[in-house]
Formats: sequence, structure tokens, C-alpha cells
Amino acid sequence: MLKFDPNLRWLFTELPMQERYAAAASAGFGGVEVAFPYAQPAAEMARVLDDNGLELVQILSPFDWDAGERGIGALPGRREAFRASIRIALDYSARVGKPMIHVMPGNIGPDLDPVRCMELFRENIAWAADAAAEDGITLILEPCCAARFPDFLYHRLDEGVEVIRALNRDNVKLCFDTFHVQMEEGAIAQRLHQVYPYVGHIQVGNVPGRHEPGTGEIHFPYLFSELEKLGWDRWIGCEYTPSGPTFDTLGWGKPYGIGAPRPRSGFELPHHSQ
Ligand SMILES: O=C(O)[C@H](O)C(=O)CO
Ligand SMILES: [Mg+2]
Repeated sequence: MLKFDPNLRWLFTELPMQERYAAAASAGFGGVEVAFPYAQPAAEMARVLDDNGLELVQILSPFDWDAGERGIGALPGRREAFRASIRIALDYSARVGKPMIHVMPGNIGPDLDPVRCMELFRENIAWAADAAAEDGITLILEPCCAARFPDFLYHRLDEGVEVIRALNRDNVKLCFDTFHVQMEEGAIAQRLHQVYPYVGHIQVGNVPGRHEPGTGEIHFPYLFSELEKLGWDRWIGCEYTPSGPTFDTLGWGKPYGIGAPRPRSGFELPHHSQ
């Protein structure tokens, strides 16, 4: 059966961060993704995961999102900062069950040469992959659509595949995020088959609105049945903005054991606000 994990920056945001883990577990999820978990000491995170029977599936290597950065992996002059960020991510990952690490390249402003930035990204990812391999950790590359990150180094799957092929490291994989693929390329099922050997993670979000399966133009029952036929047995991340309170929007997950927990006497569902 396909297995799904919510990204806690997107789902269960009605709740304080610390309550989202229990909420995810109560909805039947067995894993979560947390973009920047670093404020929480790794030992404490390991305990929260353990208490809730959850696996941490993916994290991002750190950078200053709030300052507008979208990674630093392809930015000239940031090599030492990049290496430091990878060391932090690897150390954290190794202590919380070795989640995959999504390494983002960054925005390539008009003053930068995109070809040189791509070369630099390859060099940096090669270094990071070798460091990650020592701990048995996988790095994830995710081309993101121009609608979300207009200046991002790469937007299309083939650009990610090119990097992965050039590096030829077993522990560098592609994230196939249905939202980005639909926005940028379309023909999602066909694209999935084409790049499948390179895919290490899948994320789902629909178009328009980046909401849950069942809301938009992507027909997820078909895509999920294709994934089943392919034998996909890794995680599928839920990276979407629920179209209503999170628990109320999990209907799509019923065939996979996901949904709002049945209220028991003495158990109140968390209060939601939008
Ligand atoms: O936006 C996305 O799809 C990425 O997966 C991400 O988490 C960085 O925002
Ligand atoms: Mg994504």
C-alpha cells in the first residue's frame, strides 16, 4: 500500500508546531517532513518522533529562508557556508533516523551567470553527496516551478536528472513534486515513467491552488495506481495547502488508512482555524 507523510510546514498548521506530530499520527500517517527542524535539538526531535511512532522522512539543509534565500548550493562566494550547512544537516539527520536532505540551489539573480552557477551546484552536490554517503544519507534535488520560485536555478525535471546523471552518485535522487511538474511540464504520468529511475521522493499537491488530491485538475487516483504498478514503496510527501481544516480535507487518503481520527468519548479533535 502507498504510504504518505505530511509536510508539517503545510499541513496541520492550525496547531502549534509541537502538536502537529501527534495530529499527524492520529490521522494515520507514519512519517512527517519538517523543512527546518534545527531549532529543536535532535535528541528532543528523536523523542517526539518515537513518542508518536513517526519517521522523519525529509528535511532541508539550512539557509535563511526568511531573508529570501531559496538555498545556497549554486551561489558563488558561498562555498564555505554551503559546506557548513551540509555538515549541520548531516549531523542532525544522522541523529533523527537519517531523513533525506533536500539541498536547494538558490535564486540566480540577474548579476549571476546561470551556467557557472549550475557548474558550482554540481561541484557542491558532489562534495555533499560524498559526505552524506559516509552516513548512508540520501540527498534530494527538486526543480521547482517558475510560478513558485521565478529565479530558482532549475525548474524542469530534466535539469535535475542531468545533474544526477553527471554526478553518478547513488545517494543523489530527484523529488517528483506533482505541483511543480504540472505547473511546469504537464503530462505527469508520462513524466513520472520517464524519470522514474532517478526518483527518490514524491510529493503531492494539486493545481490550481496547491491543495489536496481531489480538488483540482490532477487526477490522483490514476497517478496513485500508476505508482502502485511501478512498485513505489517509498514515502509520498503531502506538500499542499489544505483547502479547509486539515482533518476535514483528508478524504482522499481513506484507501491508504489516512483520515480524521474518530472522536472517542473524552477525546476532542483539535480546534481549527483557517
Ligand atoms: O516548494 C517545494 O515544493 C519544495 O519541496 C520545498 O519544500 C521548498 O519550498
Ligand atoms: Mg516540493
